[in-house]
Amino acid sequence: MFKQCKLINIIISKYLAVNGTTGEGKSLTKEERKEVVEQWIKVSKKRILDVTIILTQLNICSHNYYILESVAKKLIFTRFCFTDALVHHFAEIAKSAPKLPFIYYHLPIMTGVELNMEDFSYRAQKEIPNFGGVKFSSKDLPDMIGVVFSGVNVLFGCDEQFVGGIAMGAHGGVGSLYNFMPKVYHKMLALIKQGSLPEAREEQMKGQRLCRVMYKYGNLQGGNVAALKQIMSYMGVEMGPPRSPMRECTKEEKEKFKNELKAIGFFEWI
Ligand SMILES: CC(=O)N[C@H](C=O)[C@@H](O)[C@H](O)[C@H](O)CO
Ligand SMILES: CC(=O)C(=O)O
Repeated sequence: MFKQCKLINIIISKYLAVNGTTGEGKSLTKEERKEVVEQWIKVSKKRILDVTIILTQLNICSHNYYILESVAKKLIFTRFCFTDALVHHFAEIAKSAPKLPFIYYHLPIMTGVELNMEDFSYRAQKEIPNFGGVKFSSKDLPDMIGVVFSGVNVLFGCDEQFVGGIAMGAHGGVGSLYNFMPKVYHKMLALIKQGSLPEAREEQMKGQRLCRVMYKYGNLQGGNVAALKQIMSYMGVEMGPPRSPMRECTKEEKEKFKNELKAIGFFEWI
C-alpha cells in the first residue's frame, strides 16, 4: 500500500478514493474494509490531502467511516426505480455524517439504477443538506450536463471519455486508470483547459488504447479489476490476487499482456 501511495503521489495525485469498484470494496468483509481505510489514512499522511471512502457502489462519503458503516446495515439489495426512493434512502444515510459532503455514486453499469441524475440532483439539494454532488460513471453526457447546471460538483468516472466529460462541464474525475497513468490524465485536463483540443485527444487516445488491451485481458480474467491489478504489478506494485469470480493471469497471459502494453507504448507514457 505504501508503494502504491508513493507511486500515485509521485505522479501528483492529491486525493484518494478507497474501497470502490477498483478496490473490490464489495468483495471485502466489513473488517477488511475498515483495515483498508485505516491503513490508507496511515500511509497517506502528508502525501494525500483527503481520503474519500466509497461505502457502496451507490454512495461516497469522506472520512466518517465508522458512523457510515453502521448505517450501511440499512442498505438493501434493490434496484431503485423512483427518484423519490433514492433521495429518501440516501437522505437517511447522509444524515449520519452531516458535516461531510455526501456524494452519490452514479454507476448504472454496476447498480442497474438508470434514473435521471439532473432530477435527482435538484431533489437531493432540497432534501439532503450535505449533498455535495455526483460521481458520474455513466456515458450519458446530456444527463451529466444537467447535473452540472443544477449547481453541484460532478466528478466524472468514464476514463475513456474524459475529454467529453470535462468539455461538458465535469469538475474533475475519479477513475481506475489514474492508479497507473495519472500523468496522462493530468496533462489531458491541462490541455482541455488551455483549449488545445487536438493534443488533448492524443492523450485521450492513449486511454483508449490502454482500455482496449485491459478489456481484452479483463474478459479473460472475469473482470477489469483483475486486469488493472496485473497492470499495477508491471509497475512494481503487487496488489495480490483478485477475488472470485475473477482470476489472476496465467504465466503466459502475463507475458502477452505486458507485450501488448509495450506495443501500444504504455511504458513510455507513465
Ligand atoms: C466500472 C468502473 O470501475 N468504473 C471506473 C470508475 O468509475 C472507471 O475508472 C473505469 O474503470 C474506466 O473508465 C475504464 O472502463
Ligand atoms: C474508480 C472508482 O471510482 C472506483 O473504483 O469505484
